[in-house]
Amino acid sequence: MTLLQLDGVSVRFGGRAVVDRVDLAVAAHETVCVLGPSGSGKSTLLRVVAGLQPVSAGRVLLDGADQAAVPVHRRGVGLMFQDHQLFPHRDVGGNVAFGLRMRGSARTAYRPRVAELLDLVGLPGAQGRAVASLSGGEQQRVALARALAPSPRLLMLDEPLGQLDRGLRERLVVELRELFSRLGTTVLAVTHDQGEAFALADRVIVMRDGRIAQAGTPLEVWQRPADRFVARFLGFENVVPATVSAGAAATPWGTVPVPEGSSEGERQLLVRPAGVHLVRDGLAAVVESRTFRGTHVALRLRPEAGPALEAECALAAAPAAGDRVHVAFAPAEVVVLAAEAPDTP
Ligand SMILES: Nc1ncnc2c1ncn2[C@@H]1O[C@H](COP(=O)(O)OP(=O)(O)OP(=O)(O)O)[C@@H](O)[C@H]1O
Repeated sequence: MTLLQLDGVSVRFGGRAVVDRVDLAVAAHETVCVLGPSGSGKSTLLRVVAGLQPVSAGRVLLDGADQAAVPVHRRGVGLMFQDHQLFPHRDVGGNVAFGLRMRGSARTAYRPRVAELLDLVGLPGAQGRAVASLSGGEQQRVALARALAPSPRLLMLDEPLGQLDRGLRERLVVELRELFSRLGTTVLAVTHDQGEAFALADRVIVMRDGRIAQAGTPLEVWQRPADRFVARFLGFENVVPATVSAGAAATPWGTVPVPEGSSEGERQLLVRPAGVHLVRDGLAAVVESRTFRGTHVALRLRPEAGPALEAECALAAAPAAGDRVHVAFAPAEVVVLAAEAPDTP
């Protein structure tokens, strides 16, 4: 069942479409992450759904009902932003209870609910603690408990873990995913961090200049980026123009084998770093740099033809910076992308 539906939603500021004819459906119990570079319109999209930003065109429906005339506090959506979210003069319990008080619950009724929410986010018994005494991660949990307190039908998160260090973010994202699936919460989150989006989401929406560049499961988007923009945004560097025919692509690096059934013609080609193999005989290259990545070594190679190449190799087999190597391409790690759009940078 569709909980949230956007039909042709546009937001214009001074004639510029910051959100441009976006269609999106979020099913009940689904977690959707909107991903995109700074300025692509992610936060504006959330504000539209919350009712904080009027649309220039299009409709927002929740449970099938048009929200045009529904004010923010009647939409039944919870919002959690990355900063300035807790009231410093209230204790933890007071912060969590805020959402319930706003809904008009009686004081006696919300005490057990606050305790339950703090248990849920892993801070049992923290009601009386001062906000200032909490670590960044604990504050984030309290903010989450507060957003969940009124049992919103849709929970919206804007860069929920943006301020936290990487290790903590990685742990919290796993906890959030477990929590949302346990509670059956429907979530619309925005982030510019693909790792976070991929770890959290059932479905990822990649935005570019106010439009949806690609929508799909994390695996689909990762395995088959729609175009050069999405591939580059996901951090893939090895993308070149190519002419594809008969199972191979003519590229600036020479001939690259492509997977069976790939579309033919003028295309863009992505070679994942794992598909650049060091071999005895092949395209000659010099190792510009090597970076230890824990499970493997990432190499940056300067080939004798074509742009720089990123490669991955096992620790034991890794060449040193300055070494001369030869590479070949593995078709399983090659993706034929759509042709370049005329306005692609
Ligand atoms: N009230 C406003 N008036 C004019 N321009 C605005 C307004 N709000 C947002 N914008 C512009 O709209 C564009 C999209 O902003 P938005 O905050 O939605 O992007 P974002 O993808 O969330 O970016 P970030 O990741 O940096 O938060 C930006 O260029 C921003 O400057």
